[in-house]
Amino acid sequence: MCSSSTAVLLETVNFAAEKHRNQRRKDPDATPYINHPIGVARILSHEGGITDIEVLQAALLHDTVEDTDTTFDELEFVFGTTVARIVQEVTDDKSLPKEERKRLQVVHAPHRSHQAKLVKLADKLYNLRDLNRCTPTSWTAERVQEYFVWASQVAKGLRGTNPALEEKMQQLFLERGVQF
Ligand SMILES: Nc1nc2c(ncn2[C@@H]2O[C@H](COP(=O)(O)OP(=O)(O)O)[C@@H](OP(=O)(O)OP(=O)(O)O)[C@H]2O)c(=O)[nH]1
Repeated sequence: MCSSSTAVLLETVNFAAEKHRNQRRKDPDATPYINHPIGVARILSHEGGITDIEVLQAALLHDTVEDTDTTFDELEFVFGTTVARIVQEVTDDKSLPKEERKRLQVVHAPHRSHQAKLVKLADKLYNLRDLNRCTPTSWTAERVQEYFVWASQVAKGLRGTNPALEEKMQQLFLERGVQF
């Protein structure tokens, strides 16, 4: 990696950290939320072999619009059209009811760009591993299992995106007895 891409990634992770600064994950330790986008970007780089810097930036920023006051215009202004477009592709419309948002993820997954599919795949892999690590506060075992089943439906639409990540995901579904 040349020094300019290092600087770009630091700028991006700093932007995401500032935006998520007051958010915590739902686990009993209330882990800082930024651990999640950093972990998603790391899965892509470290396990998926992804070097496309715009994909790694989009991974770092993927929850900023959905979960903070960030706008797509702001992302486009600071990070450019491609990064903003990838984030937009993986962002749920929070004005919709939860069940509809979940349904649309399944429907839209196969039609997303390759770059957006990579971010979605790593996002799901991170969340499934996190559920194996510990159960979010107030989640029942049934809800955890339902998340696995729903995630498998989304992941089916992401097939052919990255064999290494898909293999790891398949193993998680196998361990849960969920079809993939
Ligand atoms: N496994 C896990 N997930 C946590 C934790 N803290 C926050 N989350 C987030 O919770 C979401 C999944 O919870 P749900 O109840 O299904 O969805 P909701 O937050 O949108 O209502 C995921 O976000 P999302 O962007 O909505 O992802 P996705 O549901 O689109 O996959 C995930 O990133 C945690 O400690 N463990």
